[in-house]
Amino acid sequence: MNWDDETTTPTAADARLVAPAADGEDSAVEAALRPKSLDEFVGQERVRQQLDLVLRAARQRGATADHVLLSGAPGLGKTTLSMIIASEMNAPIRITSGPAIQHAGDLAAILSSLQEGEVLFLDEIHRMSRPAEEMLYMAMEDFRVDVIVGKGPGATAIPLELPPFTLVGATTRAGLLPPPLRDRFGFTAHMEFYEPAELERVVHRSAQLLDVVIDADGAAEIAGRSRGTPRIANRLLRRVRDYAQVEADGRIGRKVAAAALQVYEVDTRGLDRLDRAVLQALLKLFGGGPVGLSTLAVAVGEERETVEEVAEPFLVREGLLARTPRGRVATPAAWAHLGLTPPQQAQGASGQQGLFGT
Ligand SMILES: Nc1ncnc2c1ncn2[C@@H]1O[C@H](COP(=O)(O)OP(=O)(O)OP(=O)(O)O)[C@@H](O)[C@H]1O
Ligand SMILES: [Mg+2]
Repeated sequence: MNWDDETTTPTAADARLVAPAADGEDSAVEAALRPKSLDEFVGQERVRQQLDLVLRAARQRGATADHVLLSGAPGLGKTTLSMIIASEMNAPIRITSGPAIQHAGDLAAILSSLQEGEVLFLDEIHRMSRPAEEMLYMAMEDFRVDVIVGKGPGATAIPLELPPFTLVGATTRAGLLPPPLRDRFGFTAHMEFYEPAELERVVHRSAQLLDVVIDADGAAEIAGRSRGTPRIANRLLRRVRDYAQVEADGRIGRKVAAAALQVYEVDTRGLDRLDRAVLQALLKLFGGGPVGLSTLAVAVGEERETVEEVAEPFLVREGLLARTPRGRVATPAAWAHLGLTPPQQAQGASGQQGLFGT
C-alpha cells in the first residue's frame, strides 16, 4: 500500500496479507505483541547495541537522552523502539505524529506541557508542516520556543523555556527530512529488513504470547514468507493459527504452515497473487521484457500506480525484476522462481529481442 502517500483512503492493496502497513486487526493485537525492553527486541543487533550505549550513558549521567531518529520501512519496529526508549529511561512518553501537527501552535502546546525527561514520539516526522518544523529546530537545540503573540507589525515573540526532553522521530522516508532537522538528532538508527532467522525468533516469541504451539519448521516456513518484516510475520502467524485450529489439531508445523499460506496465496518467497501476476505477465506475455510499465499494468488488469508502488518495490528488492530505461525486465531469478525456462538468447543478439511498447 502507499504508506508514504498523503491520502489514507483504503484501496484493494490495503487488504493484502503481505502489506507492510498496519491494518485494523494489527493495531488491535500489536500492543500485546510489542517487546517491552531492548532485551526482548529481536534482531537489529547494531541498532540495539548503539541505542543501549546511548541510553545507558544518559542514565549514568542522570541526564535526558539525546534525540533519536528512527528510520526504516513500515512494520520494522519504529513505534516499538520508541516505547522501549521511554521505558528504558523510566520516562513517560507522549505520542503524536507529523500530520497531526498542522500549526506551530499545536506543537508549542505539546512542547510546553512536557515534563522533564519525557519522551516525545513524533511519528511520520517527515509530514510535519514547515512552520512547526522550524519551531522544532529551536526546541531540540535550545529547549526553547518562541511563541508568537498577535498579528502583523504588532506581533511579538515571547520566548518560552522548555524542560529537557527526548525527541524520538520516526520516518519511513529519511531522505525527505530537511538536513537541519536530521542534523539535530544525536543518534540516528537505520532499521533494516530482518533476516529469516530473526523473523523465526519473532514468530516463536509471538506464538508464545498468543498461546500457539509451533515447532521450528513451522516458524521457519512463516518467517521465510514474511518479507523481512515482523509485522507481516505476526500477521501470517495469526492466519496460520486460524487454519491450524480449523483444519488441523491447532499445532503449527511445516506442513500446516505451508498449506495455510497456500490458501492465502502467499508463496515461499512471500509473493502474493498480485506479485505473481506481474511476474507471470512479464515472463509469459513479454518474454521477460523489457516492457513498459503501462503495458505491463494493462496486461495484469491493474492500475499503473498499483503495479509500480505496490508490487514492484518488493520484486525489485528480491532481485526478481529490474527497472531499466527501456522498461521492466525479469531477472534469471524470476524465471527460476516461477519454474519457467527463459527463451534461448539468439546467437550474437544482446538482449534486443522482446522489445515492447513503453
Ligand atoms: N524487533 C522486533 N522484535 C519483535 N517484534 C517486533 C520487532 N519489531 C517489530 N515487531 C512487531 O511488529 C509490529 C510492528 O512494529 P511497529 O509498529 O513498531 O512498526 P513501525 O516501524 O512503527 O511501523 P509503521 O512504519 O507502520 O509505523 C509490532 O507489533 C511488534 O510486535
Ligand atoms: Mg509505527
